[in-house]
Amino acid sequence: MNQNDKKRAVAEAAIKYVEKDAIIGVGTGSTTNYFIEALAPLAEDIQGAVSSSEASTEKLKALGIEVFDLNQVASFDIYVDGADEVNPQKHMIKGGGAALTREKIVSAVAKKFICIVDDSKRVDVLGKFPLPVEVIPMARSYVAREIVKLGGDPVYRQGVTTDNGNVILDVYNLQITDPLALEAQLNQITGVVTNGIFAARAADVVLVATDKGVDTY
Ligand SMILES: O=C[C@H](O)[C@H](O)[C@H](O)COP(=O)(O)O
Repeated sequence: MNQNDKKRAVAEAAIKYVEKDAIIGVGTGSTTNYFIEALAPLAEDIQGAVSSSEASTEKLKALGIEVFDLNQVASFDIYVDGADEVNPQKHMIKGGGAALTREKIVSAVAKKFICIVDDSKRVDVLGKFPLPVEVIPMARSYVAREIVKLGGDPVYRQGVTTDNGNVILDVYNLQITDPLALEAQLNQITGVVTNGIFAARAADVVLVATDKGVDTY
């Protein structure tokens, strides 16, 4: 099975968590795009969605799925999203597509985070994938210097502006042995909007597509 087949398989496997009349939290990225496709036949059965990016919102609306403003939704059951890395504790690195902040906000409101990945994303220790950090533009150099003090090598993601009008620093060579602590520490740097470690809000269920099928843990 190639990687796209695996992404499609794991996205389709997540459909079993979609209940009638539910509001579905929808992430961002190529794996989530397959989930949005798989939602299409259920468009009439669900109440609608809350979305983590302009890109996903556009795709959902094109299928006739209503996208609610998160401020009008006090609670909803599931948030489905991909990840760039996921460890056995269900901590993740996210933000390869620059949607990390809205993903963190939408997933914070969800009762259950269902992470959908192919097996290339499974790791024992987070950090091989460069850690995305969303930063207020005027703080970019300051934040980069602070990250260097923590031992990371930040690289400005040229030409990318987030949906929130900010920039991304991709941080290489971080030893993420304590994801919860590093997530909090990075968020303490003035000018950081959020970082791509999802440990305080880890996944509840991880679906992993392998050559043999979809595993759940
Ligand atoms: O900002 C993007 C998101 O965090 C994505 O969920 C993540 O990058 C995984 O994307 P993909 O499914 O395309 O590998």
